[in-house]
Amino acid sequence: MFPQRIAVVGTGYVGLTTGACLASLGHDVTCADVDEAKVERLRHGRTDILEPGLADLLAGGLAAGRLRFLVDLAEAAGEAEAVFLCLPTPRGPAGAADLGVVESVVHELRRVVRPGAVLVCKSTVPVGTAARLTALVARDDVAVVSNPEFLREGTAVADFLGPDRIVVGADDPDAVERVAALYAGLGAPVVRTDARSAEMVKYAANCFLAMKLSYVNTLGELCERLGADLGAVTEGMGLDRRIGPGFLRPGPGWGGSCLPKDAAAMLRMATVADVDFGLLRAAVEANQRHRGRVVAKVRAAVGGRLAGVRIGVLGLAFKAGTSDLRDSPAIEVVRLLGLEGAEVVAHDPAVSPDLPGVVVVDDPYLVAKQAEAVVVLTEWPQFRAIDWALVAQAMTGRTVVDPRNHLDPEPLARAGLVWLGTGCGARGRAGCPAD
Ligand SMILES: NC(=O)c1ccc[n+]([C@@H]2O[C@H](COP(=O)([O-])OP(=O)(O)OC[C@H]3O[C@@H](n4cnc5c(N)ncnc54)[C@H](O)[C@@H]3O)[C@@H](O)[C@H]2O)c1
Ligand SMILES: O=c1ccn([C@@H]2O[C@H](COP(=O)(O)OP(=O)(O)O[C@H]3O[C@H](CO)[C@@H](O)[C@H](O)[C@H]3O)[C@@H](O)[C@H]2O)c(=O)[nH]1
Repeated sequence: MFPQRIAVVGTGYVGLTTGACLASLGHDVTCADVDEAKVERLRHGRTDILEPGLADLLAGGLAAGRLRFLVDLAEAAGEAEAVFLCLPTPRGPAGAADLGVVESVVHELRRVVRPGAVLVCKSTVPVGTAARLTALVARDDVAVVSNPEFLREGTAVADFLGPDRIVVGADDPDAVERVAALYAGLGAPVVRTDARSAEMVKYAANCFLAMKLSYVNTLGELCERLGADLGAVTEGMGLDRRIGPGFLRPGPGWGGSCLPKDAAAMLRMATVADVDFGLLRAAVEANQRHRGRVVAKVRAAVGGRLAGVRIGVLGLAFKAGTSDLRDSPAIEVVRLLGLEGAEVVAHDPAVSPDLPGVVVVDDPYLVAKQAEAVVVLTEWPQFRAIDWALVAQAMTGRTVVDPRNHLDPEPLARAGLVWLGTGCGARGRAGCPAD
């Protein structure tokens, strides 16, 4: 049973982490990807993905001969006892997850996988997908198992090797046990269930987290109007074990490659099932409003008009610890600022994208130069170490908008700057758009 020959299809955040971590557990892993240049880099131990520990696992797996990279799907999967599908499932028409890549790969795999193989779906897919894939494979000797992945970007390796839980779902109990056994040694609780329930766990968890964040960001709005301090409020809430302290930090809305698309897919599933998921829809709408609220604060800070006004932006990634820009709230805020005619100068420590109409610089102090306001959109630790006196000298305005409440307001105040967080409450309401 252990170790096993494993194939992993797709070497993005999930696939590469899965492949490298399963190899580190002792399995014999072959990864396949259509991106030839990526496969070539991975063969040489190089990855563009910023994930602590991943490069070391990659090097270790390659050196031990337990990790290989190929373009040829048939060659990679032909001998494998388990084939992990780690393929993109982007937002498709009407918000539904687009299963095109998953289905085309499974269509190809049906001809090449060995008898007794199990196809393990790690991609986030709508409820009922395992059943669809089983029909597509149309082989009695091949099982399809749902095994959703819960890793976060920036902590992918630690999350994979130390998960809160492993969820394995299939209608064939033997296939469930075979997949659960691959993770033996991690010591995580395993939820064994049917495929539909496993598929639903993934959406249920992500959408719950999204709703928690929209709740917090809306509380921030309310605290600003009522003069309460959101930091104290979330501390007081988080100590209640039924609520927990995680996912209570405010921000410019939630983003990333998963939460927004998974919320859209869940809403689509609900619509098709004729269930009114107004709660989730409201969370999505609030999220768009919260991105706009950041722009409103910046607009208010510069006197009500953004046209021709220079705004410095610190942070573009959707959160700290990653260079991923997919569905980044920072990118959306920058876009909205640009729509109103602001001249945006931006910096991110991990990524320097080409953004239309935006000057991207490689030095955080350059964003302050002649800026009427600075806005901090990603919670990079290095932004807390900025010399705010230097920033104040370079800026023409005084306000630093900090929707994540990431900065320590004291050094800013000493430099003569006005710090504007979320739910500022007792720390001062000056500058909030409502005032
Ligand atoms: N990124 C995350 O944090 C995360 C976490 C949990 C679950 N998920 C889910 O996992 C899935 C993959 O997400 P990701 O972020 O790793 O995606 P990604 O875009 O980083 O990687 C996908 C990989 O698949 C490859 N690929 C595309 N078509 C292919 C094909 N026909 N054959 C072989 N390879 C192909 C791409 O070249 C790419 O390397 C999605 O369903 C996502 O929702 C993502
Ligand atoms: O207290 C918090 C926590 C997060 N965020 C924001 O929420 C978004 C998502 O953050 P996070 O969940 O850490 O990022 P992901 O790496 O996208 O991970 C989520 O999406 C993955 C893909 O499905 C899942 O596997 C993970 O369990 C789930 O946390 C980002 O914009 C964060 O800035 C906040 O604003 N406040």
